[in-house]
Amino acid sequence: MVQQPELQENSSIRSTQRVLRSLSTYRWTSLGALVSLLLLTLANALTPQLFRWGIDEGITQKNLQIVLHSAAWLVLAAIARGVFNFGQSYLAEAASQGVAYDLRNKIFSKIQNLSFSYHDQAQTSQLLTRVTSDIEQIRTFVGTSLIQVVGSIVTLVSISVVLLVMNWQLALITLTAVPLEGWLMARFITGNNNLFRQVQEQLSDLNAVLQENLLGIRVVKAFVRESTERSRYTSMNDGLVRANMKTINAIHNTFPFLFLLSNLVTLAVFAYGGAQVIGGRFSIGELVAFNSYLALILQPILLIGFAAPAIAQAAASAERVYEVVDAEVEIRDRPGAVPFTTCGGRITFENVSFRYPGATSETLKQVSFETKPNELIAVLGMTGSGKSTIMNLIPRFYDVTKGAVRIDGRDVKSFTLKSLRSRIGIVFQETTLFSGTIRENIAYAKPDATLEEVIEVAKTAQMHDFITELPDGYETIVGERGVGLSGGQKQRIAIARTLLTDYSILILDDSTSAVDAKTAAQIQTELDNLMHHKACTTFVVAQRISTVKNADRIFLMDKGRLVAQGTHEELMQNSPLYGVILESQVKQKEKNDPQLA
Ligand SMILES: Nc1ncnc2c1ncn2[C@@H]1O[C@H](COP(=O)(O)OP(=O)(O)OP(=O)(O)O)[C@@H](O)[C@H]1O
Repeated sequence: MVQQPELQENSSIRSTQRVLRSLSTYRWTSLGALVSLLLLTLANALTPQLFRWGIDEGITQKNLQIVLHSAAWLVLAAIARGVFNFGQSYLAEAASQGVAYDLRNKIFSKIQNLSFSYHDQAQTSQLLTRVTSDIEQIRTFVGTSLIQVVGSIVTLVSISVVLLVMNWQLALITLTAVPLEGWLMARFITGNNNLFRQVQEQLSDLNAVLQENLLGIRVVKAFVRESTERSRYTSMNDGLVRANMKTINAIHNTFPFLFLLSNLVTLAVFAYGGAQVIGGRFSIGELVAFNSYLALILQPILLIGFAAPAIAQAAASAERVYEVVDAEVEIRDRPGAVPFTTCGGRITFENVSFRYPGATSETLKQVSFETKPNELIAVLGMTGSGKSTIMNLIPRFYDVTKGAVRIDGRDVKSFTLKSLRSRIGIVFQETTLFSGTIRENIAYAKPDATLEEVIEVAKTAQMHDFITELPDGYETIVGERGVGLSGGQKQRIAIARTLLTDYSILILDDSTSAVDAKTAAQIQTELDNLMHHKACTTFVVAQRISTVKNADRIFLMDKGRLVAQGTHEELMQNSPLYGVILESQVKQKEKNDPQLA
């Protein structure tokens, strides 16, 4: 949704204020940076006065002792400036690192808590940019730009006072440049605010293309789309360069005027001040000191100018980061939620209808059923008929739109999410493994599992023999997303991983689709034994009728409705749709293996 510019600006300001408030966690470090900054300004302000003293009382009066004294004090002032400068930047950096660290942890833990529906709609690359480059922008703002702006304001005020005390006429000449410079800078900032936001968005879009490409690189190669992908990336890259060039142009349209103004002021001070020195109303030492102050007083406006784009970018970044931090977690514990401890095996769907967030039609329509203890339920149906969606509602990956899902009579919404999900073992349709060893992947949900426990579940998943034949056995490293393993091997590791959990309800969502029929049948036999003494209810979503024949009951789904249920034999007699599916699968089998016919 596109925000109104004023609303966007307000929200950027509010987000920046939140960043500033988050500094309170590092109040002592921030205070240390501020004190160092004030001491640095003081040392800066004293230095020209030491020059004045050395010139007027030393050089002009030919007093070597004062020259040497002033030189010694100048050395001390230089050391002090070095120390306070270091202190100020070190402490500001430390505070900024702290703020970035907290934000990174906050956004990461929020991403862990956000519901499936959020992740369905959010682009992974957008989230990645927020965690990396947006937080880095905020860190630069806190560590550099903020201290630059505060330092500039302190310097501007204190040096103005010193100049007015030294020579009010020259001071007025100098200070007329300050509002002019301020106006130029303000025009620059307000005129280019959107531009800085654009740069950040372009970078995000570029990352999105890169991320998508990395995930789908095999498909790109298989379809020989490298050059199309290259042009897509190049055109986004061009967009980023164009946006960046626009900011550089904006800088070049403003900054030469600022430098010209500074030079004009220096010339005016030289001319008018020189005349005053000749007239005996101003000493040479004072003119030199005044000239040194000019650099100090004109610099802050430039520094604010340089900090401004970074501040505008950081404001846009802060807004984007807080957007995720504040995102609503749709599925969470209800007040008074109780832990899910024992399972009697009665899972009830009561007139359940479900529509995916943002979808126009219902995926499930009035689905009702109840399981009995220790039942093995197979869910069958055409692709897209809503089988996985039914499974997603039991662990509350999504909440029903209408009706209720109950376990032993209690609405699943009345259980704490953590307890509910940790007692439901689920093997997803799509297998995701993590980079690490096979053992670590199997023990993902139970890292302290013994090797014997890992071997036991690997045997059930018909994976043990394969693993032991690998040179490193269970310690074999699998790449990102399980690279190095076949689809069926990955699925079997995923089954083993789930079997190691403390499940009461087991859901296998088409989890043997990539495994050959013989091995799938072996897994099924092993699971049948296991299910009856560990799981209170088991759901097996499957495409092949051969895998579901032994189920206690088969649920047949069609276009979001539960159209029939019963045993294999019952469905063969009563359900025309079941007959059609069975017939098509038998025909397929005969085609593939004519000898079986
Ligand atoms: N996250 C989602 N957001 C929006 N719509 C979705 C989402 N997931 C699934 N759908 C839609 O819901 C319908 C049912 O999907 P579901 O995955 O439950 O079907 P399925 O029976 O398990 O299919 P398959 O056998 O192909 O896995 C489909 O039309 C699908 O497009």
